[in-house]
Amino acid sequence: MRVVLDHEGGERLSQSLYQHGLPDDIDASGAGEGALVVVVVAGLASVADAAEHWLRHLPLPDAFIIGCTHRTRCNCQPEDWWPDGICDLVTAQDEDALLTELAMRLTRLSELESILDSAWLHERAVGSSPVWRRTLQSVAEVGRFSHGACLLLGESGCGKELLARLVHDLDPERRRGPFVVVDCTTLSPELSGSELFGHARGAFTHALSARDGAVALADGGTLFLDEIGELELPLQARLLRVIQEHTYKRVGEDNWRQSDFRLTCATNRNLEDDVLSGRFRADLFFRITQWTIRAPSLSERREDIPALVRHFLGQSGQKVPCIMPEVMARLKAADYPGNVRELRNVVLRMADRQRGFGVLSTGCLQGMMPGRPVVSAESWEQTMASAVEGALDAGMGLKGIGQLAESMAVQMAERRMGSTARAAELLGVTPRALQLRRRGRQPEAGP
Ligand SMILES: Nc1ncnc2c1ncn2[C@@H]1O[C@H](COP(=O)(O)OP(=O)(O)OP(=O)(O)O)[C@@H](O)[C@H]1O
Repeated sequence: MRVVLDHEGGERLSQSLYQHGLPDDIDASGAGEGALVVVVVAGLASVADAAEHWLRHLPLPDAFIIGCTHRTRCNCQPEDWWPDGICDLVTAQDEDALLTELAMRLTRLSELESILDSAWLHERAVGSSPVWRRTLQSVAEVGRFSHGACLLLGESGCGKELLARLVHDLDPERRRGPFVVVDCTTLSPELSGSELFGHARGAFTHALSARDGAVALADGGTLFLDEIGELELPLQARLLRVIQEHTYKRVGEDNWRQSDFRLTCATNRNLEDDVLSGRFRADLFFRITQWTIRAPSLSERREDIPALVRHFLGQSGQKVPCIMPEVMARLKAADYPGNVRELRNVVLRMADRQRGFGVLSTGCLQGMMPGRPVVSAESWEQTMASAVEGALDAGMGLKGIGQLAESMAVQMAERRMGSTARAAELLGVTPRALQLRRRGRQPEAGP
């Protein structure tokens, strides 16, 4: 990390930061490598000038911290032109408190950077595209520095469970504890209480002995509720208490038990919409979303495909073969509705087909490419033309055809992007317009 201290007495400031807790291995002389962190400490009105100097006229740093004491606070309000990246404003009553907090923030930034650059992380969560790096940064922040519940959003197969596991492994207090996965789609309405909370002996016909449920098993570790959006309403109500109080009762027992777990959930549904439609409890939604992280789909990070392909070839149990550029180009251009999981399956199938070969050649591609074919504008126009012909044959009018096409576009965009806001962006409308369309109403005319 390269730390630049913008202050009249830069040398003196760096000495003071070390005295206020900055670890010796963080170089505050401006000479380090990696992410650029600019710390501006200025007095009175010059804070705004110094910030403007850095943010308007020089390449944007990765992190920008403005430090000021009580006396200067009024001069450094964040303004519209501040960058979206990490941009901290540290205000303190006096010099001592200011230096302590600055040292703390720099320590945290340095810790985050070393997590993001670690081989440990890169071997598990392959990819270095900006969007994937931003996702990993959020995961590192949540895992290392927070204990709150985290909801992971994203399409199927894009790595939500992998990220949940990272949150667990990065948590210094939980990582040695269990990581208990509950797939909410498989919870049967009759047995789900027992699967989650356990049961007492004799609680029901086949309960020959007492048994712990997932909540008890996660004690000291993480409870990961996968596909939480599929949970039935009665079970959502039962989860509320255990999430809030960390107490629960086994089925067939009357005493309260305790379990100390970290909660992480995942879904590919749009839970905000489900709350609006009454399918998902609002109080549960707010309890599981202290943090929300969206895992990008593979189509948003195609530049990571070559590294993922090599990673999966490495998992195929053979020496990683050379890959013909044509093969890699086809893999990069293809569409993967099943995201990284689908890419993994394709690569492992191709590796099987040419097992033992030193080069993965185009011969391995036949019949292997996934999902929807990549179509040219001409051919999708033809496909649409024949669909419209069919609709006309079926007696549909212009309005019906338009509505059907629109609702299909909305559904597909939401499935692909994982949230209404991002789907709206893809379709070039506002999120509100999209919500109104989904409810079958036209958006009001606006400016
Ligand atoms: N960045 C990545 N690096 C290496 N492997 C990955 C990466 N992302 C996903 N995978 C692999 O892809 C597969 C699918 O990932 P995962 O199960 O985490 O997806 P998911 O979003 O939880 O899927 P679902 O919504 O269907 O539960 C797993 O085998 C996982 O290890």
